[in-house]
Formats: sequence, C-alpha cells, structure tokens
Amino acid sequence: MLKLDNVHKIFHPGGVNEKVALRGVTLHVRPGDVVTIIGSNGAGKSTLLNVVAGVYEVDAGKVILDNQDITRWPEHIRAAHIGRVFQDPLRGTAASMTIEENLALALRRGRPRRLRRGITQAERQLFKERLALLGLGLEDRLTTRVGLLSGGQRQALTVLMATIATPKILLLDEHTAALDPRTAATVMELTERIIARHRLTTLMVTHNLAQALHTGNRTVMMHEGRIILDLYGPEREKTTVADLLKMFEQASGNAFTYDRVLLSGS
Ligand SMILES: Nc1ncnc2c1ncn2[C@@H]1O[C@H](COP(=O)(O)OP(=O)(O)OP(=O)(O)O)[C@@H](O)[C@H]1O
Repeated sequence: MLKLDNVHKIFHPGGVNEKVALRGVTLHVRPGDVVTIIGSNGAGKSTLLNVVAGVYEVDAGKVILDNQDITRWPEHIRAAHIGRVFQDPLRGTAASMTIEENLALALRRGRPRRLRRGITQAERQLFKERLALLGLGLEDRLTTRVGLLSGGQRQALTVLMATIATPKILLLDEHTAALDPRTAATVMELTERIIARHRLTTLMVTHNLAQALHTGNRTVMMHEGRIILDLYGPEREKTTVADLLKMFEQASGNAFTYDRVLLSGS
C-alpha cells in the first residue's frame, strides 16, 4: 500500500543549520495496517508524515502509494488520496464555515469544482449519516458554524473530514494530544471506529506509549531520523510500556526522552 524506500530528508543542507531529519527510512505498510509511530523529540516522526503527504520533497529515496511512485507529486495532488489530522483542532476546519460546508470541501478535496455547485441532498444525507456515527449530536447541526464547536467536537469533525472521501492512507499526527483526557479518549475511540469501518491504512504518531501499543497492529519507533524498532504480531502483543522503554535504550543507546510522554497504562 505505502512504501518508503531509503528516504532521506535534510533541512538547510550545507548550511550552519543543516539538520538531517530522515536518514534512510524504509517502511513497507500493508493494506489495512494501522501503524503507530513513537520516538523521542526530534526523532523525525512529523517529517515522516510530511514526506508522505508531500509537504516536503525527499532528498533521496522513494515514496510509493498503491503501486504509484508519488515521490515527485506535489502536496495538492496527493491530497485527494491522503487524509490528515493534526494536533491542533483549529487546523483542520474552517471556523467561519458551517459543518456541512466543511464536510463538502473535504469530500471534494483534490477535485476541481469544490463548493461552486452547492451541496446536494445526497451529500447532505451522507453527512448526516456519518455525523450520527460520531454520537455527538452534530447530525442535527449541519448549518452550525464550526467556530462554535468545542475543541473535541471540532477534532471529531476533522477526523470525519479526513476520512469522508475514503483516503488511501490516513495520517494522524498526535491528533488527540491537545485535548483533555476524557475528550481525547472519545476522539480516539471514534477514530478507531472509523478506521475499522473503512479498513483505513493508517500512520499515527503518538507520544503515548501505552496508546501506541494498544492501537492498531504495528508499532514503529524512531530515533534521530531512523526506524530503530518495528513491532507487530505476537511480539508486539506481549510488549509492555516498560519493555518499550528498555528496547529504546538498547537500540539507541539513550534513555527515552519526551517532554510529554505518558507512561501510564502499560
Ligand atoms: N521545517 C523544518 N526546518 C528545519 N528543521 C526542521 C523542520 N522540520 C523539522 N526539522 C528538524 O528535523 C528534526 C525532526 O523533526 P520532527 O518534527 O520530524 O521530529 P518529531 O519526531 O516529530 O519531534 P517532536 O516529537 O518533538 O514533534 C528535528 O531536529 C527538527 O528540528
């Protein structure tokens, strides 16, 4: 489904601020894989998602999506195939537009006509059905401006928007980290439901090691631009948070440092 082959990304090459963010990352993701990505600060997790989304061009290596070499495709062309949710609930939605307008834009992402032809009854029906699945009552508020929603409601809507056109790959970049714990749990639960319902191939960056082990079917650990651990199957099932920390130390030679890391719930 998604193949990263020996991907390198260097910021400000040759300058005093040169930063090697990815040092030969190879990752083959199978259809339906839900991969959680963990790693200490500056490990390259967000850069990896940005390279998949086309925000940054790679300096070497290849990005293959669904057997197509998309390495040189610009971000706006990839957008039709990729859903993405960021940490900031304000980032994925347009506050001054209504819920249905936001959803319509998301549904038509990467298509030329955007909102010009108005929202059809069939689309409205689809939005209501999908919103009802969130269980937040938003299906009765299609014409509410998104700016009036709470952070959690807004992030739930963003997840729906990122998935409504059934992307080939879903990228979640710490998308519950800015929410209070209860809201984060709700958004995470409905994210998992949407992923399962549409069998979405997903890459999810998280700083929560317990969540990384309990979500999806595979966990990748990064350190200084490299993948240093790739866990799946029975080996992953028996891994605890304490094991992860130990594995990190063994593989990297460093203690795991992350300013917001959550160690509970192992
Ligand atoms: N646009 C950029 N320009 C210059 N350097 C960058 C840029 N984006 C990332 N970097 C650098 O690349 C390295 C990897 O950053 P990245 O954001 O991918 O790490 P991360 O694992 O997501 O970290 P964190 O968990 O702290 O968000 C870091 O050293 C970072 O400072």
